[in-house]
Amino acid sequence: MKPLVIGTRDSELALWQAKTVQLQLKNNGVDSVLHPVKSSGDLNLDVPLYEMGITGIFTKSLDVALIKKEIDLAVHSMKDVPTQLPKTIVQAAVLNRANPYDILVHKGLDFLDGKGHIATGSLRRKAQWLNRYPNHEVSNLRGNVNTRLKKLKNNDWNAAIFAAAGLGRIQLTPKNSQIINWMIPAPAQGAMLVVSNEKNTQVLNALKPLNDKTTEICVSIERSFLRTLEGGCTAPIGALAQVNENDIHFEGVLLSLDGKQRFYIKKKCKINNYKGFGECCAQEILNQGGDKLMDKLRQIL
Ligand SMILES: NCc1[nH]cc(CCC(=O)O)c1CC(=O)O
Repeated sequence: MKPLVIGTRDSELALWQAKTVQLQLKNNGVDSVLHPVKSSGDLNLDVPLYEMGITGIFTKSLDVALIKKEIDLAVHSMKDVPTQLPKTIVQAAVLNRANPYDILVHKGLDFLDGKGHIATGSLRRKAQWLNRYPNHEVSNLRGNVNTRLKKLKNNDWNAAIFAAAGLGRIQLTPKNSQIINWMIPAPAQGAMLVVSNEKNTQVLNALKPLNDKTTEICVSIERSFLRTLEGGCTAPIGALAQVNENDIHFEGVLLSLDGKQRFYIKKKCKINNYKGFGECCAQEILNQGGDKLMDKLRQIL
């Protein structure tokens, strides 16, 4: 078999993730090379992007490269992947999940009890923070992990929020940080997804051993919860499923942008019954009044 071509974005975190997949393939006797692509750029395809169902801003370029057969597989942070994959692209493996939680990088924690000013670009993190600390201010913070750490240093914010897995993977977790154990993470946060072409059975077979069944089940519940609620918009939604012996413990949340409204669910089911569980949890959120909030969010976002 010719070395497989692994498509990846070119940030430090994305490259680390792609190299992890490369190493796991290597351990199974499969050779590969990395093919980093810039996130935006020239996306010319014979068919319009929307006709292929290509939507995600982080995943677009790699979707196109896969469809053009420039790469054999692509590695993504699973939380960046839209719940609906493009036509002909399939989930090939979900890797064993790292820490799923968010982490607060701070300059001392005294601000928690008083006036505070934190930074995040995520609607989900902002809404949950404001729900808990209504008197705090939240500023927008964008860019890759390295950029955001630098911006935190150069501003007078008290803290910023990151994915623990993202910082941990590239060994950038600062000493002055703590896991935010009350904040419900993004669906699939901390998990890596490998996708490929549905017809490429050779590649799909090579990737099968990389799949972690427990992670696959947990993130599928979280993404079903998200898909049932969202209807194509990026609302402040958190979801986390965790396995404990034969049970799956699920927590999900939907908030208004200002954090004032919060719909929450905590529920468990047997692993064997996980099909439909995420949808069922989402339905309960909608029934609590989350449906009206989702209508409102769809008009704003
Ligand atoms: N939104 C960007 C992004 N996509 C995946 C990660 C981290 C790794 C992960 O969550 O799996 C990050 C950085 C962050 O949220 O701080």
